[in-house]
Amino acid sequence: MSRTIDWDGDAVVIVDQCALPESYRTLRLTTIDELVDAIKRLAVRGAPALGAAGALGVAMSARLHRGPGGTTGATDATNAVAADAERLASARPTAVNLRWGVERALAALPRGADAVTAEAVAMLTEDELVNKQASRNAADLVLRHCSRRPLRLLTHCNTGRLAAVDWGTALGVVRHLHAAGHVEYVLADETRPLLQGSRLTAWELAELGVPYRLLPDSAAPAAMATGLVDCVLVGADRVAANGDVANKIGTYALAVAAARHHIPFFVVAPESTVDRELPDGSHIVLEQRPAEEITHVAGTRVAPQGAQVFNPAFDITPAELVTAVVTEHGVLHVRS
Ligand SMILES: CSC[C@H]1O[C@H](OP(=O)(O)O)[C@H](O)[C@@H]1O
Repeated sequence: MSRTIDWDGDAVVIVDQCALPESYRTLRLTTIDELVDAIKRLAVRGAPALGAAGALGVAMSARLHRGPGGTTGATDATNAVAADAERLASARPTAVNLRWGVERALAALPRGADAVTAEAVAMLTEDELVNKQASRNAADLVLRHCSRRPLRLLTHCNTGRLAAVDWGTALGVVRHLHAAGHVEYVLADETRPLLQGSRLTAWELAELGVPYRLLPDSAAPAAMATGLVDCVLVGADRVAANGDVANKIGTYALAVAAARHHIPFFVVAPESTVDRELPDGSHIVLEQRPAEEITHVAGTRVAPQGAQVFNPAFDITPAELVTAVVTEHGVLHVRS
């Protein structure tokens, strides 16, 4: 299966990202409950992949609730699909793509279940093309900003094909640059607590044959201070109208360190991640994750009973720390 998330005609099929890197397996999701659960436990994750999951979920609901001839016009069917759509859209609050994908599929509901399915499936191909272009635009910008060859790149979390339908965003930039022979190595933040970097990005880079080194998130500023980094590449879950960026927790610290060491800091995302209704990042809802993600490691308790935690899944990087936000349309925002 080349796609991270797909439609098999009746169900949503995903690569189970909770099983990687030990096991590459797919899950076939046939109900909204199964899909919502997969989103919440990050079996499917990453802003673009969540957009596809939201759209395919609405298609699955429309088919489950359709009337004779595939119609979905009956009030009870429409209400049932709308209720499923809201469950999907609210499963994770920060990535704007999830609600964007749900609403885009829902808009086709008056034309029937097959129209909803066609819209959702079309989004899968569109996602790969859009992210290939966004990452191409960003790769060109990196080559113009960074004179050293080959490049030493630092990434955070997972922004490759596992975070999208295929290809990826920030890690998609690495793919373009590596294919052109411009990558010496990638420093990949492990990205605690869910380790998307060490579990998923390392797996993707190994699959691509890209030289990489894993590092603790807290070591990234030291890597910059000792001259090991030419450029930082990250994804996004929501970009506000002024260029403020919501992304995986730890991104803000990377941006501060990159600014301190005059290292270019690029955010790569599809236009579907830009929320122009939000004037700035202060309005972005940041998902808070369960305490167990901090108090336990690999299922073993490492903190005292009753330990209190602060476990936001995302943080906000102010626009003034971002060299550029790059989408498929080009440079959305450049640091003033
Ligand atoms: C290509 S967008 C990936 C984006 O999503 C990740 O969050 P999560 O793993 O919780 O879905 C992270 O913020 C990445 O930058």
